[in-house]
Amino acid sequence: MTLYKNIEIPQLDLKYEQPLGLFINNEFVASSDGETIETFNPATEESIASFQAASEKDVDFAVKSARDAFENEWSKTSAEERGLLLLKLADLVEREKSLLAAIETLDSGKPYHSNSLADLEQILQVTRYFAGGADKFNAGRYIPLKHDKYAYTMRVPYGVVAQVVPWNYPLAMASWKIQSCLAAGNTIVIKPAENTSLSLLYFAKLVKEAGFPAGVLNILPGHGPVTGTALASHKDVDKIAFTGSTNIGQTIMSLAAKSNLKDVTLECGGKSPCVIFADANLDEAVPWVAAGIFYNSGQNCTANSRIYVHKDIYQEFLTKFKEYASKNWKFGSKFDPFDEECTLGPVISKGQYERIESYVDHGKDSEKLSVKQLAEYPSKKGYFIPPTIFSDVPISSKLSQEEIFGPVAVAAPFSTYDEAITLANDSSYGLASCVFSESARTTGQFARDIKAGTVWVNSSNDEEAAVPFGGFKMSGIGRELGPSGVETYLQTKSVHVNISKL
Ligand SMILES: NC(=O)C1=CN([C@@H]2O[C@H](COP(=O)(O)OP(=O)(O)OC[C@H]3O[C@@H](n4cnc5c(N)ncnc54)[C@H](O)[C@@H]3O)[C@@H](O)[C@H]2O)C=CC1
Ligand code: BAL
Repeated sequence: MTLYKNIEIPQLDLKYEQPLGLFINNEFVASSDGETIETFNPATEESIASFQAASEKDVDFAVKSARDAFENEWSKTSAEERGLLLLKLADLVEREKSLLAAIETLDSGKPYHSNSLADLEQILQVTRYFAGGADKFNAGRYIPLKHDKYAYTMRVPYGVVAQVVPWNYPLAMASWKIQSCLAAGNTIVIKPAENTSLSLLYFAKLVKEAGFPAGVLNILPGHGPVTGTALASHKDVDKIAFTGSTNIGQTIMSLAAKSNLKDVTLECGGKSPCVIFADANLDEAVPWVAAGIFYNSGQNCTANSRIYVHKDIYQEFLTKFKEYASKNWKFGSKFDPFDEECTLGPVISKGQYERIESYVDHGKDSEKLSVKQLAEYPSKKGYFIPPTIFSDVPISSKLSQEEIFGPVAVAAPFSTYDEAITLANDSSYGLASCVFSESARTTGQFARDIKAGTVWVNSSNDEEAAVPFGGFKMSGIGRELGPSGVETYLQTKSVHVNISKL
C-alpha cells in the first residue's frame, strides 16, 4: 500500500509527489479496510493513481479527531488568529497555484489556462475574503428590552461540520466550504468526489504547513454511499453542507433528520434561464451566454442552459451564437486541456459522457435540432462533447426541465415580458438566472419577478466571493459566499440579562 506517488505532467514540465492517503489529524493514513479508488484522466481515459477510500470506521476516527480538536484547541482560538491562519494558507496556495491548477486539469479535464487557473484565482479571493470575515461576520446583536433587562445574541460555531463536495469545481467548491467554516470556528471532516480527490489531498499539505492544528481539517476521500452516508448519519456531526445533485441532497437531508437532526446546507442542481429582450446588445450578450453554458463544458450548477430570446431577434441571436461558439469554444487540435488552444475540455467521466449523449440523442429523435452539433470530430480517446444547441425546444421537453450538466443549450423564442417570466420560472429549480436588456426598468422587473437565488444583469456566471450564493426551490437550502458564507456555519445563542435589584 502506497500513500504517495510521483506524478509527471510533461506538458508543463512538472513533477510532484501526490499524497494518496486519508488526511486525519494532519497525517496521511491508510483506510482501515484497505479500500482504494482509482482515478482517471478524462482527456486520455488513462489511470492516474489509486487513493485510499474511507470506511465507516475511518469516518468515526476522523469525526473523533475533529471533535477533540474543536473541544481542546480550535474553540479557544480567537477569530483574529483564525483569520491570520487563513491568510497564511492563501499565501501558500498562491505559491503552489500552478501545481494545484495542473492537478485539477489532470484529474478533471478542465482546460488549464482558462479554467483551472481561474478556479485558483477564485480560491485565493475566497480564502482572503473569509480570512478578513473571520472577526467581522460573527457579531451578535444587543437587544434592549426593559429598564432592567436586556439580551444579546452570540454567534457560535456548531462544532464538528461534515462537508461533501462534487467534481465540477473540486478545489473551488471545497474552498467555498472549508475556508468559511474554519473562519467561523468549526472543525471539519470533508469528503471530495470519487473522481476528483487529488487536488484536495495536495491542499491538505498546505493546511498543515500553514499551521492549522491537527484535527481541524480532516479529508476523507471515499465512495458516496459509504463515506458520505456515514458522515450524513453520524451522531457526533453537528452540521452537514453538501454540493451535488438534488437527489443526493435529499438523501443527505433525510439521513441528517433521522440521525441527530444535524443542521443542513444544500447546494444542488439548476436549470438556469437566460432571458434576452429585444433591446439587448446582442454582440455583448452572445459571449456571456456562450461562456454561461460552455465554460467548464457546461458542468456548472448555474449554467444558463435555457435561453429565451425575444422573437424579433431570435434568428439573429441563433446565428451569432452558433458562429461565436464554433470560433471560441474548442477542444484544440491536440485534444489536450493543457494546450492553450483548448477552451472546451472533456466532461468528467464515461458515465457523464453517456448521460449527456443520451440527452443529445433524445433531442435528435424528438425535438427540432435546428442548430446541429457545431462540428464533426474524429473519434478519439477522452470524453469530449462539442457545443450543442437545440432551438425551439418546448418547456415541457425533458431537455428544458432536466439538468443536463454538459455543453448543451436549449433555446426558444418569446413574445412578451409575461411570457418570458412564465417560461423562466417554469422549473423545479431556482438557482440562478440572467437577463439581457438595455432597459433598467426591464432588468429591474426581471430581478423582482424571477424565482432564483442569483440574477445576473447583462452578464452570466461571474461569481464573487463577497456575494451570497444559493438556490430557491429544489436548488438548495442556505447560502454560501458573502457574509452568509460564514454565518451559515454559526448558530445563535441568546443571553437574557437581568440587571434588576431587589
Ligand atoms: N450542483 C452541482 O454543482 C452538481 C450537480 N451535479 C448533478 O448531479 C448529476 C450526477 O452527478 P453525480 O456525480 O452522480 O453527483 P452526486 O450528487 O452523486 O455527487 C456529489 C457528491 O455526493 C457524494 N455522494 C454520492 N452519493 C452519496 C450518498 N448516498 N451520501 C452522501 N454523499 C453521496 C459523491 O461522492 C460526491 O462527493 C450531474 O449530472 C449533475 O446534474 C453533480 C455534481 C455537482
Ligand atoms: N457555479 C459554481 C458552483 C457550482 O457549479 O456548483
